[in-house]
Amino acid sequence: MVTYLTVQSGPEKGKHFPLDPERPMHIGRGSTCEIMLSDPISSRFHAVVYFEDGNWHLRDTSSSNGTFVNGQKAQHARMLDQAVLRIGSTELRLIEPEVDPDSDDESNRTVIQGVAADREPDQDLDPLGHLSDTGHLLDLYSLSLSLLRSDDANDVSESVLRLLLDRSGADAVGLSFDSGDGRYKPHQVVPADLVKAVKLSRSLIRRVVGKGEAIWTGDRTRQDDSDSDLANSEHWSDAIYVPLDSGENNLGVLHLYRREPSFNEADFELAVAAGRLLAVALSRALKSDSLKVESKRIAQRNADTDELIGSSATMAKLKEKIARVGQASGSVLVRGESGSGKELVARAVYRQSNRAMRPMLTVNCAAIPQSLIESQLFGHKKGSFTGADSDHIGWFQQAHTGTLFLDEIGELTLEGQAKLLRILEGHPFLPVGATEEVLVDVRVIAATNRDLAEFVREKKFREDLFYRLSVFELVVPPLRERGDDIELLVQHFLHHFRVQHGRGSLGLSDDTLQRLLDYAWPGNVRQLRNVIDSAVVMADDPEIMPEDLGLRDAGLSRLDTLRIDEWEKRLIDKALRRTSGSVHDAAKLLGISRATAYRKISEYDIQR
Ligand SMILES: Nc1ncnc2c1ncn2[C@@H]1O[C@H](COP(=O)(O)OP(=O)(O)OP(=O)(O)O)[C@@H](O)[C@H]1O
Repeated sequence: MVTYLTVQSGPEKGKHFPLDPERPMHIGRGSTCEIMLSDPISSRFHAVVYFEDGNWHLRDTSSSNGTFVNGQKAQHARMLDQAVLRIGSTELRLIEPEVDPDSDDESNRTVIQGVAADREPDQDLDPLGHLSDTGHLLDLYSLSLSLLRSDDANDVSESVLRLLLDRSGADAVGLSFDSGDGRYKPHQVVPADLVKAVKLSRSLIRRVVGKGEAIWTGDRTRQDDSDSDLANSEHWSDAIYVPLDSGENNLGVLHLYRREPSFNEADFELAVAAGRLLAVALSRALKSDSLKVESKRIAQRNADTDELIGSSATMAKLKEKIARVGQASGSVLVRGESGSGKELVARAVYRQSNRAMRPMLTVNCAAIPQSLIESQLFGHKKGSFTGADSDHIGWFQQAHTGTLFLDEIGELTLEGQAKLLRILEGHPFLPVGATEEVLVDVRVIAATNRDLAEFVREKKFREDLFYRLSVFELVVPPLRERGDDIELLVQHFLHHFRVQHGRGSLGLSDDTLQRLLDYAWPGNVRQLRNVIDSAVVMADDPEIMPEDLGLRDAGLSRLDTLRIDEWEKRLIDKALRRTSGSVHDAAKLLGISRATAYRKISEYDIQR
């Protein structure tokens, strides 16, 4: 049983992330994080959880929005059992395995027989290894056939439970799974009306799961208790527990109960053999289930996050350019303000390229300490610097034959830039501390929200690299310059978060929409997404009102935007005030005809 983080709220609600004390677990939006969140507040590399000196610790890795432990903002914190870690709207609770005292009534049970479940791979192929009663061979043969026919986990376990009920003399047979918190709960019991009578012994489960041992126990103290009401009884005369071991992990426990003494040896052997068959069949069924879920999740994720919404003229042009650049083979530079959608654009380029079937790795150069950037990107040999405890295969090698997305490329050190240039020119490079050069075939898509030309002037960025990278340059326009796209995005995120937060009937008032259209969105699409996300949570039915948006930033109004219509309106208004409402004089001042002035006054509904 391992320590894990369970997600209590946010987009990943219900997921469990097991923690490995041997390695740091990164949390964030980045696709390389062991604990990957889709919460928009989360940075790509937001925080790291690691085990040190017998305790779990959390360190914030310079996230933009901070990390909270038990409600307190924390750079570093020791996390005890049940500690709650919050990133944006995502809350994760640390669950340590329970070390409980033997709380059940095993004192009067005696172990009649125990068999170590054999974990050797070749033994797995022989699930009937210990079977002495050949009478059961035929039963197991027909069971194997029916298990082979089905990929459905429920069908598979039902067949095994029914066979055991028929052939072993058991009065009840059940199957239990770890319910996610280290406790085993009955999942299926036959006959179903005995489900309440099945009480799992925690100490036996611990022994069976921990040691991989099948156990047959008996409580001979109740031998004479023939009048007991079985459905209400918590005591069984005999019980058999069989671990379902897939070879990699425990899938569950099979348990058989008998009212009267007693099982015989053949029953026990049948249960062990059936358990082995069930483990193989279940692991196959679960793999096929998880593949289905994963492909659904990927399809869903792409639908949710990879679609570039926008039909404004600037976005239409950008999409056209993406299609052309995607087909080409050179490196690409994506420029744009923070949160404007550069990563989404990079993904669109990748999807349209002929490398779409290979991986795209994403590295945020700003999230890696400057001193480690080079070794992370290009790899290092064990011992090449303090802290290099093992060889590291760099990101470039990992992305070989695929695509590497280098976000915030402006943060790359000058040494790193020199190596990157060599790679882009098709030369091999030397990992840190290595003696042999490595040649890779990687398409680089870089992104920045900095003015790289200015960096070049300041000698912070190599000019030759700048020109090499910007052969194909894609500029993502800020949201405030995308006209009607704001409304499209509002509707898109509203739909998305209504579904996510289960608020299907929530509407948007006209005033709220106007406020959203008027706002200048300094944080671009990311800010808009976050605003709608929290408004959907905060609003009272039936409509989101302007105050639910939490846009208190008064300095950033539509008058700070670059929208021509806003400026026209403002200028006409000013001219009219200067000419005390005379349209004739105002038109002269503005250098437009009187007819145009009248048309615009009426169009913009300007008071004279
Ligand atoms: N055109 C769009 N359509 C739909 N969603 C978008 C669009 N543009 C951006 N987003 C969403 O806005 C958020 C920010 O986008 P993204 O991470 O691509 O921005 P960025 O420019 O790379 O940000 P940063 O500068 O911080 O790296 C993401 O949740 C993304 O899915």
